Amino acid sequence: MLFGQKLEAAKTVVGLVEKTASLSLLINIGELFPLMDWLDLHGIYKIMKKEILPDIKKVLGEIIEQRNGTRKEGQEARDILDVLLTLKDDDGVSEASVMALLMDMITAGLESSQNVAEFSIAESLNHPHIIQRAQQELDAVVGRKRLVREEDLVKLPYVQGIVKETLRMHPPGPLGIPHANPKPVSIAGYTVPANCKVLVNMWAIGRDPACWDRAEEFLPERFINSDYDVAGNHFHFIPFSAGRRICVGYPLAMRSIPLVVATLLHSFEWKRQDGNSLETAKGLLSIKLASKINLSGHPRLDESAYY
Ligand code: HEM
Repeated sequence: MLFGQKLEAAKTVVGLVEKTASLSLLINIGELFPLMDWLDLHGIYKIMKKEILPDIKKVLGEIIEQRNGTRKEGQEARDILDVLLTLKDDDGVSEASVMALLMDMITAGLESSQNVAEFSIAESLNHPHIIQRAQQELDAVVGRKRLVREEDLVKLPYVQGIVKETLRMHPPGPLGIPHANPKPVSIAGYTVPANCKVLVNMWAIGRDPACWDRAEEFLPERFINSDYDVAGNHFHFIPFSAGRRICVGYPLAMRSIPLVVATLLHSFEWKRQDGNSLETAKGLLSIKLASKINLSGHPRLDESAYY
């Protein structure tokens, strides 16, 4: 479900996001030689403007229209789309701004969060003792008579550790977003001239043995009682970047992803249906599992908990 839409609309949006992401992977001569940018030699801007943007506007327009049809005056907001539409009605926020915000959330937040949840489950399946420890924690805190709730998350440090360890080893945006330095800077004896395009390799920092003990091992417990947060205060651990351009969605991601992972580990006993290695990753600008995971889930809670 995406903003209450059925699978088809969600699939269309995801397809458009994937198309946009694949365009951003193309080598663009205009980025290397800005004087030639306007020539759009690879036709990237043309595809964005003529093909992708109109489709995105159409799908988001339909989503907004459909929601407008079901919203009742004075009704409490059910999700962020309701909140945005209320701002549009009451505070004069334009429809273009609502669309832009939805688009930001979808392009920046959907695939990244999905990839981290998938890697968290894959790493847990590769290490059965991790599943066992997570389920012990979940049974102690939540029990087997109900599903996990958002307010349980503060009492689930080990599950939170699984997600943070995933972000350390598999940051979904391994190189972040390019930044530019307006002035020359000197870092570790190297001079970076003004106006360079600077990329921070978060993936390499996350696996650097100078920063982490047993850097190549997946150890969720390293984050229990540790000072490491994801707010950009520790430069060894910056999956959401740091400083004034830090990911605006990180508070949402750090609630939604642990909730998904906790729910999956708590609700089902998982069995792998194929021999695929679950650790391999592919991608450059965004990292994802190299192949889909084929699993079967067997309920482990009281039957009433699922309804
Ligand atoms: C695991 C999930 C996520 C990760 C690892 C992640 C990571 C990042 C990173 C590394 C940046 C670049 C920051 C920079 O320029 O230095 C970024 C930017 C951004 N993210 Fe996220 N993100 C995630 C989820 C989300 C979600 C759920 C949303 C929205 C609901 C979101 C919205 C944004 C936006 C709008 C920006 C651009 C911010 C700006 O340029 O000021 N992200 N994210």
